[in-house]
Amino acid sequence: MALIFDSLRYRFFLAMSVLLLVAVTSLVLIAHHLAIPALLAEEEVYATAELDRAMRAIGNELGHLSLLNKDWAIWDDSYAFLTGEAGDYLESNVADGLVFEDADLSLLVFLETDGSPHWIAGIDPANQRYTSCPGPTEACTWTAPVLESLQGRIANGLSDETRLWLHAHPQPGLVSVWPIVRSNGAGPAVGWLLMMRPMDTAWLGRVREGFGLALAVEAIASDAPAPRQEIAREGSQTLIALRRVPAAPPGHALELRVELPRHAFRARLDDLRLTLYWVVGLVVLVVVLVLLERMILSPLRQLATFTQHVQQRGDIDPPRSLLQRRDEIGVLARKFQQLLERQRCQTSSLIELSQHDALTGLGNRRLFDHRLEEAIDIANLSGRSVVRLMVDIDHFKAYNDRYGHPAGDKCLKTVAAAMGQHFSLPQQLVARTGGEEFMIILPDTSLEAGSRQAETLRRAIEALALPHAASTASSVITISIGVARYFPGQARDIEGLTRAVDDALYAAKQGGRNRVRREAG
Ligand SMILES: Nc1nc2c(ncn2[C@@H]2O[C@H](COP(=O)(O)OP(=O)(O)OP(=O)(O)O)[C@@H](O)[C@H]2O)c(=O)[nH]1
Repeated sequence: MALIFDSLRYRFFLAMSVLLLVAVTSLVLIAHHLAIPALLAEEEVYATAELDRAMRAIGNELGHLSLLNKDWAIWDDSYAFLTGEAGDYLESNVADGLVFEDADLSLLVFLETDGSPHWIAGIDPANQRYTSCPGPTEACTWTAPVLESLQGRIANGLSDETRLWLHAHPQPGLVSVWPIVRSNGAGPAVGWLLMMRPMDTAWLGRVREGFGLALAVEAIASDAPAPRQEIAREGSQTLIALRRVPAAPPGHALELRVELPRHAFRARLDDLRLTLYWVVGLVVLVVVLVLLERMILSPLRQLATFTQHVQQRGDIDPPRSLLQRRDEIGVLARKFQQLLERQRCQTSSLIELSQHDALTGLGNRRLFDHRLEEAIDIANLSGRSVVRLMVDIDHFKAYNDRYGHPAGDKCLKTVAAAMGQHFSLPQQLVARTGGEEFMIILPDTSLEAGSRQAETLRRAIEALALPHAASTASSVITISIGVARYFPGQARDIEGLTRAVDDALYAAKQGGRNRVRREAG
């Protein structure tokens, strides 16, 4: 299980899944708790504004009715009808009922100044029949609620505010009252004229045409515990805005109902969705890029930088931060480090092999040449001399011939080991530069000191007492040593030093072997 979670692939997929889950959840939460409520609130403001417009339309209609009412009330014929001087007023103007159709009226009420009815005429909403009576009796009882309402207002004193109102019973309608006076304004009012215009289908049609409002009006009981205004939604297409407005008689009210299309809401919702998708999509993209950078690209760059540095300097390791990772990049870095270590090991083995003699383990000529150059450079800098010894085993061919080649090898190893022990300081070097020929570098050593050490070595080899019955120099293995030195300022190069030590060895051999000879002078 731990391995699965260490995997870069699974961690990346897990991070992506969590990210998508968070993105979708945020999208849903933002939409449902912020964006959509804001749009709904905006839609309610729109619905309220439309209801206000409906109220202004009703106010407008009341104004028109009031003008018509005023025309009739200050008409001398109406005045004469109230004073009893126009006997044919009803027959001429009202009795045929056409006035109700032409002026969209449902009721005309003529009152005396004290509020008692003079004449009532109208269209009964229950059966659409024309009725005309001297009071709210018989066929005109349906007018009683309007009459009572009017009489109550007259009793309380009619003003500009109270002479226009909405009526709910027996039918929803607009009501206007004017005092009946002479057209020239002379004399007091002789009564009141009420006009009622029904808020019926025809009237609602005119409102729809004039104001572009899909308005409906319904009479309701005003004591119902309903809010003054209510917004309801019918699916995604239609919004229903309801408003309760006061209307006479007491205990009644009118409910205005405006049907509104929701296309603005739907368009805003589409815009909002698109914006949210873009925002969330961009946020997801940015987070994915950051995750990619942190989880994959940045460590890969580190690894690439490391490999470039390895090309320049082979002795460095991958960054610790990469080695400690438990994912695929960590595995790659650790494998890389293992390969590097193996390569370094192989390289150092190759270097070791290329600079050492396989038989004796001493340095070979390549190492000797390199170390001699170094020693001479150091001597030139320090001003101290370097001594070079050339060692050759005496009569070694005869030894081989006598004891056999394997014994000769063994002898070479023994002599080499002894020389290695003898000159074991770090700056000193013993190298096998030929079959039975050895070179020794003794830095910071004078010719005398070098000669003494050579003599000590010679004795030490002799003291090994390796039998050599075929030697004419001794009964045991012996060596001859040539000694030469290099010192700064000396007009001698490496070749000159080589000649000098070679000559010294030659002199030792010529002198009878088993001896040390140093360069002349
Ligand atoms: N066993 C053995 N013999 C070797 C090896 N390398 C060289 N030799 C032998 O060393 C001998 C060197 O002989 P020479 O150069 O003639 O010299 P020498 O016999 O030592 O005589 P002087 O140097 O004059 O005392 C040769 O017989 C080589 O075959 C080796 O690795 N093993």
